[in-house]
Amino acid sequence: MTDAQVFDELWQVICQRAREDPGRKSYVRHLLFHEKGIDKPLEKVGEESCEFVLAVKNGREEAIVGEAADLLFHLMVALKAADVDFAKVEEELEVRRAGMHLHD
Ligand SMILES: N=c1c2ncn([C@@H]3O[C@H](COP(=O)(O)OP(=O)(O)OP(=O)(O)O)[C@@H](O)[C@H]3O)c2ncn1[C@@H]1O[C@H](COP(=O)(O)O)[C@@H](O)[C@H]1O
Repeated sequence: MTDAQVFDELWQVICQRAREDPGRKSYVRHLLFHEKGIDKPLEKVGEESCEFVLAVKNGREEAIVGEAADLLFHLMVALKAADVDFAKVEEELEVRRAGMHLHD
């Protein structure tokens, strides 16, 4: 899998976890139904952003890739917690690409 399909699949899993029964052991559910509410996924976005910045500053590719994946994952969970469909973000990026074609 080399294209954006991985994001769509991950989004489907996140939405599925949100719907599942409370007994299921799931990290996505741990974040979405935390006692801190939306502050928990937002806290993770902040934490993972800092870790990504530090990884880039340290310059090790393997760590940068890992931290980028952590950040993208937690950003998607935060979007779900905010009740914003990931498709909206994809559409926004597409609109920007369409506009940018004029300058390509
Ligand atoms: N991408 C991820 C992913 N990245 C990291 N993690 C989990 O993040 C946890 C480790 O993070 P931290 O150490 O920062 O967090 P912690 O201290 O354990 O707890 P908190 O600070 O988050 O409260 C581990 O439990 C990892 O398993 C993830 N858990 C799930 N996913 C994706 O989400 C899907 C659904 O996961 P479940 O909800 O667990 O079924 C999976 O199939 C994956 O695709």
